[in-house]
Amino acid sequence: MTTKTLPVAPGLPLLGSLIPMVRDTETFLARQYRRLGPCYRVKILGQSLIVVGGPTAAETMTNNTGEMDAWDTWEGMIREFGGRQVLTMLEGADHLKYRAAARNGFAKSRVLEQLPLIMELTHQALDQTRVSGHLKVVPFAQRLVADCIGTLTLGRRPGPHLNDFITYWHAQLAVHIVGSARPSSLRRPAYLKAQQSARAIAQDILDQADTPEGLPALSSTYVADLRGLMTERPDLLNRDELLFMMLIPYMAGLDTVVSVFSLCLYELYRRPEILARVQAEAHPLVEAGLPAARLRELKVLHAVVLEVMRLHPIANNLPHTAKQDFEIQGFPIKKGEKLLMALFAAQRNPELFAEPDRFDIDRFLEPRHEHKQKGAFQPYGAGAHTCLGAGMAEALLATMLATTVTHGRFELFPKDFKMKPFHSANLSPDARLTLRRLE
Ligand code: HEM
Repeated sequence: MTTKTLPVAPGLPLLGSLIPMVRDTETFLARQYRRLGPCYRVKILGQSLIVVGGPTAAETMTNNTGEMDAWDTWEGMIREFGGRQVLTMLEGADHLKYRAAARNGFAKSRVLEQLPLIMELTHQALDQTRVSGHLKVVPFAQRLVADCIGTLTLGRRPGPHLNDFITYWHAQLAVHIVGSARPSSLRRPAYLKAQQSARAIAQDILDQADTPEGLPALSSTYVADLRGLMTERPDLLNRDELLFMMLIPYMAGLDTVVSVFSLCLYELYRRPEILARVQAEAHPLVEAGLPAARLRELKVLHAVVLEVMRLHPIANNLPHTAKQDFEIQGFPIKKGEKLLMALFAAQRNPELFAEPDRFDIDRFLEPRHEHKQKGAFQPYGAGAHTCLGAGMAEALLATMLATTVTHGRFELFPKDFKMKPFHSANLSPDARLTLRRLE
């Protein structure tokens, strides 16, 4: 074992790096990545964390054969639900088996087969806003995305329980993932009511999964495949865990897609020249009914989505725990150490992305393709746990955004509105974001 010592990020006595981490985790960690290299230690209130950044994080996650896992991140959540384990906690053969059972439900093809339905859901949602009326983007996106994911993966929409589910999930995130709330907050009556509602959504999906209302073509392969896994491997998936898995599509897909969608609309409606490029590209395709085979022609729109994810990392700051002694780049990592895989850290590195603080969609287009440099851009994670819903997310975003920007005219309200900066620890983007419908 090497004796190389990890560099330590600057901080104050006792507090350590608490203040800059709370204020803006991504900017602080990206700065330390440039100063200290891809692997360094951060101290916070007497606790210590090893941050691994950029391509080194991607490589470590890709080569992980059980040296680290995310068991501790998820354990509290699944135990509270009455289960033992869930897909995201496992490694090795058990993880692959579980992942194979979940995969079909998240396939991109589920969106591609249902593009007219996604367009219709988007139209209906937009038409609830009259001319001169105001569209609150975040709640609009939450309902739309939940309806899409519910329909495509689970065969059911969340209906009136959606807000309770969001309360449940955000409380779980704040306690178990972000660490911004105390476990005692999970005993409050409002939380307990939301938790009951979340369970009710899950139970409802299981009870109704075989006969989804009016959607015979969309019976849930996800539910059927997981039921199959439960029968074959009860040691891997029991009844309570199956119930929890009914919430996973919303847990994994809702905030992520809602954040990217909302931030895309914000960036587009304050950049008329980019909006015009996106509309010119989208109009003929939307008029042709957005044929699935032509979705990939939305290249400018796709570049907007990628640039939003580069500048506003959503979920690629991933906590792990070392399960044994091992090394990263020659630095010794001890069993039990807390690790933060900061994949996003390369996304503002000027050696990889020219003028990294500038919103510049052309960096994702021919001939620049800056994101294709190894390990530079990993918005969907790396290694065995890479996002199962990436294809579904991108197809959904393309369809919902193309439909929105070609459906009537909107402007930011007020015109000079500035959104609060979005960090991965904010559980949602700025809820004040509003569009006004012009026609
Ligand atoms: C822009 C949208 C999205 C982003 C940025 C995103 C990002 C990520 C990331 C970074 C991971 C890796 C987590 C880790 O290594 O621990 C992940 C995992 C996952 N994502 Fe996504 N995701 C998005 C949308 C979705 C959607 C729409 C779904 C499904 C409806 C989904 C389902 C999953 C699942 C099931 C996993 C766990 C995979 C495993 O543990 O094997 N994601 N996602």
